[in-house]
Amino acid sequence: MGKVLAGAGLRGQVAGKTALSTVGKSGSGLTYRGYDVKDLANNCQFEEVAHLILKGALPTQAELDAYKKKLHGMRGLPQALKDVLERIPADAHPMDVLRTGCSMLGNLEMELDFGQQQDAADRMLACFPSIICYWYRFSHDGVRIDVETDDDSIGGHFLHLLHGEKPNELHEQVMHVSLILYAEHEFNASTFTARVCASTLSDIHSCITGAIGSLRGPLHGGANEAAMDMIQEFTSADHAEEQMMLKLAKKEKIMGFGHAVYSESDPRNEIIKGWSEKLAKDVGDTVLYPVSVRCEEVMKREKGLFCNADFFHASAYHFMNIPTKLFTPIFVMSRLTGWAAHVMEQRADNRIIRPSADYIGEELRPVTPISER
Ligand SMILES: CC(=O)SCCNC(=O)CCNC(=O)[C@H](O)C(C)(C)COP(=O)(O)OP(=O)(O)OC[C@H]1O[C@@H](n2cnc3c(N)ncnc32)[C@H](O)[C@@H]1OP(=O)(O)O
Ligand SMILES: O=C([O-])CC(=O)C(=O)O
Repeated sequence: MGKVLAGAGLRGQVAGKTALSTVGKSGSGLTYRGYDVKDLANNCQFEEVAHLILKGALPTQAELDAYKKKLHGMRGLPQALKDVLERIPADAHPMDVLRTGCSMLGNLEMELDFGQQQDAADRMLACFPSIICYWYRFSHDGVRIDVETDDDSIGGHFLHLLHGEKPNELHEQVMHVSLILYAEHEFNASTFTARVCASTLSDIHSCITGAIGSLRGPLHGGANEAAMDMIQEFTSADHAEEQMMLKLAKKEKIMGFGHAVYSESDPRNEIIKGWSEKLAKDVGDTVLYPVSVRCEEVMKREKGLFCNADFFHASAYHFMNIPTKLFTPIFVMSRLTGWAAHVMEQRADNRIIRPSADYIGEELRPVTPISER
């Protein structure tokens, strides 16, 4: 399944070791600590997978109950953080809000030594949905929400805060699957950012803040929002085909397709596509899902390119009434587990990451006095 990896962008170069995941190697193509992502998505709740990634093993029922209880108790936000969130305008990008929220949390609840890393990671896992929804509801609806819900899951907590009511079972289930699919992916750009930062022995909030910035771009996590913006313009499957052909003729990059490592398919796509179809039936959609399927067919036929994890996430989130600009922040709520585990792994066997560059600039030359330039 692996493709020939070479060229710019450090493609194919081994930049370190990890015991956290394999991409394009075994199972369906993606494994977390030896478990196939399909197996995890079919059989686990997200909190079980977070426990696997952060603590090293799938939890027993008692461990899961205790872990959830711990996370429930960490959902609240300090007043100073709420004050900062209230000052961020409604037209800010939610990824910037999360980046600022994470950074502010690091000021208020500093990681003073690496012995606090597990608690710091759990704290972020528990309160990132609170941060994004507190800002969103305050800036868009003018309400100061109570972020300490009794929802069982992180995904349920997020949907509850966003919509002001508990989600139905189907939506909570889709959130579990989505958060599992996005949780970890080896040395992708945002994770590598976190590891580079960790390699300087920086604090965990700095590592995660940097990673959020890297995930934001449309070539990485931002692709789910860009995909939604595109499919929303198409009024039918035929219209989608016509427009896609025009985009391809103009050599436009189509967000939500292709991958830096996978060559034939992204194993996460089949899973989220199935849930998107289920949600489409649930809401009676006759446009967005068929449009998405046609885009997939056209890209395969014309370019041999396949949907990555982001493409069908767009329609799935949309069917759950999640605003497009909150799509990538959901990715953060999940990938935080992978990032934090990579920070811990880097710290456990560290050497500062400092590659070299081929110099392509001027030859050595003297400084001309300023009066003669
Ligand atoms: C969760 C995630 O982060 S998954 C990735 C999300 N990102 C996207 O969906 C953005 C769209 N996709 C892309 O830009 C790319 O496929 C990336 C960034 C994911 C991978 O980049 P690369 O490893 O450089 O891609 P790859 O080497 O396979 O590209 C081969 C060719 O296919 C083209 N190609 C790749 N993806 C696309 C696309 N989505 N649309 C159109 N053409 C594409 C490239 O331009 C390249 O053509 P070229 O040789 O003429 O320049
Ligand atoms: O691995 C990558 O390059 C991007 C990706 O799919 C992810 O981070 O989930």
